[in-house]
Amino acid sequence: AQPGAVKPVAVPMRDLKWGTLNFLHTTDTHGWHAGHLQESQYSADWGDYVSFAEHMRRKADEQGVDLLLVDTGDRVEGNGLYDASTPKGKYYYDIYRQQNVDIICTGNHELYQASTADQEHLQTVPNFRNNYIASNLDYVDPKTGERSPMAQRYRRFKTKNQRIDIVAFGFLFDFTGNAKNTVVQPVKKTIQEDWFQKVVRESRPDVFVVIGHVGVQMQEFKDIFRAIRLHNPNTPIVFFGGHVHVRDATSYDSRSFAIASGRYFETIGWMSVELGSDAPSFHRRYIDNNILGLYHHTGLNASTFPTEHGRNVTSMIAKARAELDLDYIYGCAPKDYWMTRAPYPHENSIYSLLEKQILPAIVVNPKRAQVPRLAIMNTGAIRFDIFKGAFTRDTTFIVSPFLSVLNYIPDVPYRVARKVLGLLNSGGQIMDEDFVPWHLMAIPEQQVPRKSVIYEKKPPKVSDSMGQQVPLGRFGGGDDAHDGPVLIEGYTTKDDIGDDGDDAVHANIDFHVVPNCIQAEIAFPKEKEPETVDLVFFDFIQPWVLFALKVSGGNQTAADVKSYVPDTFSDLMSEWMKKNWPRKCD
Ligand SMILES: O=c1ccn([C@@H]2O[C@H](COP(=O)(O)O)[C@@H](O)[C@H]2O)c(=O)[nH]1
Repeated sequence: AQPGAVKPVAVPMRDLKWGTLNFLHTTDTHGWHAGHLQESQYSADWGDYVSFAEHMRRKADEQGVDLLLVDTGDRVEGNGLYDASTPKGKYYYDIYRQQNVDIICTGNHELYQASTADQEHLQTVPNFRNNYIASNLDYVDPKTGERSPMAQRYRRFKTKNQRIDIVAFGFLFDFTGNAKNTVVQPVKKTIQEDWFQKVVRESRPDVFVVIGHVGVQMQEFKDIFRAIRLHNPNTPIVFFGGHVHVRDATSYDSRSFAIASGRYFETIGWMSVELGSDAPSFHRRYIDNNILGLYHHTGLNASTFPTEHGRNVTSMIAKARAELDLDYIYGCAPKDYWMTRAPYPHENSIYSLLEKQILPAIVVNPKRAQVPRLAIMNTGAIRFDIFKGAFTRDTTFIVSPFLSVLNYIPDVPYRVARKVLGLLNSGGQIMDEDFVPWHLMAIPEQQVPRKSVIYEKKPPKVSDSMGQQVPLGRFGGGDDAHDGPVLIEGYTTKDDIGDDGDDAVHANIDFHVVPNCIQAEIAFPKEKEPETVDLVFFDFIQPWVLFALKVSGGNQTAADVKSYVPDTFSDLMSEWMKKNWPRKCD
């Protein structure tokens, strides 16, 4: 763990079950390779994961079984360690490559900005030359304009100890928001291509491994499964997914299994497959990225766990964090503000903080300061909670990593503009089928349909006694199924396999569904409704806003859109924290 990270807390554990073929899986790490410095149960860092993997590979060798490491993309954007440097990722690429990842693919975040896709092509692909797979992704050379596969389309190899013959694919969901230097081919089209058909018809491996930046409940994985199964009725097929930022597992039939391993390096996924008998059996665990859990699963302790390589990686991260000055404090948050742990609107909701305080203060164009305006932001623009205490340079990127700017359309009739928010939040009833789905404006956790889950509240058994800030690691009120030790709030995953997937037994956390967008009314006259307003919105949601205006009876087009203020939302937000929150934390 990093210097300054909160101390880990031991919790009741469920063990890992080893099989003949075993996997460790990371996804959607979004630059959190320093771990969660403020959260006790996720505070291990990439160096600890390097040590963990070394020990687990040794255990596999001792048992004569095999272990493979998988990463399914979105490694960048979302944490100061990646975002705070110029250029972005100055330290990240060298830190990430220290892990020996056997099968790796691309996420959508590697592709939003052309410069990020260039770096993926120039650094991560060569760093993992034999292991990187791009089944449906091409790169366009900026000099020649030539289009070629980002990496090999599939990988065939034999495992180290048992020589298990594996064919692996690496997919990205049907993403359309990529920069112009990449081409994402829809999965349905890719699986019709000759190369894919030849592999699934002729290769006859022992196991197919499909990794993808794709939610395990998404259609893309189901289509790939069907295409492979059609020609391989008995071959085990395992899937490693991501993108939706949730812990999830399912099986598409009795010889297949799929796992998604959460987000932000909170989770290290574990899947084991027992191949020996007629029908394969599968097991999954969601390992909290808690150093005490990593000790538990390896049977080691603080002095025997860190390997030399792991220690060096931890030092590399600490040096990078110091050089980037990530602990620089902008202000001190007076309390926790939650994305989904509080309802919206609510005094503890980060979206209410934005609507009531931050947006009215930052959505100001000096030349139009007197003009009433509606400011609309998509909830997906916010990526993480704000915890009581220090709001740092790092926190800025954690909460808002995007380069989003505010655009506007001047003087929109209020009778038209007032309808826009309702339409953006309407769940898509009025959309035509070809339009980019509405839910893409919301947080990734809601990108497959999700309901609020609110647990019965019980008084906590003990208060936080650790004497330091431990936002997610505080003690919870306990869990119905568990009368043993006091539990700490954290993941209590229910997936298609059951409710025993988490390696750590936790107290529940509420999940409140949030709308696609929120809106602040700014500088409205007190006496009566305005005739016209400036309609201000995040540039990311422009296509939806224009569509909603059209449906509302407006005639505005992209030609009417102008820049409202030059700064990014992230800069405006951290300036607000500087001005409005005390510099010193108690
Ligand atoms: O500029 C941007 C880019 C993305 N978003 C939001 O993020 C999700 C995608 O997040 P993943 O981590 O890839 O799942 C997207 O749907 C938007 O909600 C944004 O707001 N601005």
